[in-house]
Amino acid sequence: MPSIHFPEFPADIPTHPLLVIDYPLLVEGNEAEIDKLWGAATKLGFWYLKNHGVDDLAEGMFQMARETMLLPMEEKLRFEQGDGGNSFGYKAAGANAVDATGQPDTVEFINVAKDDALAWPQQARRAYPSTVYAHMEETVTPFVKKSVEVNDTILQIFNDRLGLPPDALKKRHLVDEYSGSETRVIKNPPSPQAPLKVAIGAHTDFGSLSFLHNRLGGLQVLIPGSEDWQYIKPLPGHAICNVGDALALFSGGILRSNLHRVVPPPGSQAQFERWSLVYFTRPGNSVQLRALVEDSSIVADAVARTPDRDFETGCTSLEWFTRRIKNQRMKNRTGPETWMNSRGTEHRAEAA
Ligand SMILES: O=C(O)CCC(=O)C(=O)O
Ligand SMILES: [Fe+2]
Repeated sequence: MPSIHFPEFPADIPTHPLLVIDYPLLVEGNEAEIDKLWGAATKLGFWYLKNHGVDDLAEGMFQMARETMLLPMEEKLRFEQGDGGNSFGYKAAGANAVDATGQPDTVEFINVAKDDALAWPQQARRAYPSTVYAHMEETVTPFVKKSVEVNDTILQIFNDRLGLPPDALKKRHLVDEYSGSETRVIKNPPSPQAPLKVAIGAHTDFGSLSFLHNRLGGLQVLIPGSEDWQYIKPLPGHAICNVGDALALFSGGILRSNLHRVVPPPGSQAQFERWSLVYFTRPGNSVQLRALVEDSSIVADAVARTPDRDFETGCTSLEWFTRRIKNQRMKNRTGPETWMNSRGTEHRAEAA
């Protein structure tokens, strides 16, 4: 949050380094920077992005969310996302499970659909609290537009590196097609005491690309090939970007949708509210989630090399997204199988 000073990420806590990608160099088509991005996206699926130009809008989004979270609970619940697998709207703390045993999450969200931010002053998908509308024109719509631009630039780079026809990923992410794309602001209350409560359980992201703005620690990634969770340290002016399930599927596993989770911030940061902001780019609702083997020999070869993995989901982006959201909801929980039904491309029963 802009006006609050919190302690630095503790120096003695191990963190996982990420490659730093310079956004203007990507826009220029700088080959060395594109190589670096490709390495990050295929090995871990996470990287830092600097000079992306949305920091001021990100602060405005935190302000919008602070006003939203201060509304009376009764008012916020009028805009609750519900139990049917919709994500847009408000999510109360404890509404989702964080693991197979059904421990509740500790975070509140406000999720605004890309379709509503771009349709403003019309309503496209649903209604939101007055605090969202109060900031729509100045902040939410410009933030969504800028985030779409950044993620579309990265998608086009992946399209070319995957040897896909020029419009293959573009036509699967048309700005005019309704999709699950949304922006989310997350609030986690201070959590100074043990036991450590997982704020957001281990998951892969549902869509294609996530563009995340963190101030306090708490985000952890599961290091590939190990059982080790490591913190990603927030760096001022640097967004954290990651690949989601849809790109992992389209690319036949070349792009990595890595497991991650949110735990309370480390050390004395735990005494502060943790706020984070994400823009999620997801494919259009009608898009089939499967490896694009007919479109690229690079993807076809990758699929042939990994016969143990299944890239044919048999479902659309909307179906994938709905299944995952719905089965995270505590109200829909019947047992550990509900959690398993909420899993994405990297399902691992033991990861929590
Ligand atoms: O708050 C964070 O650092 C990450 C949030 C996240 O992973 C998500 O909302 O999918
Ligand atoms: Fe995530």
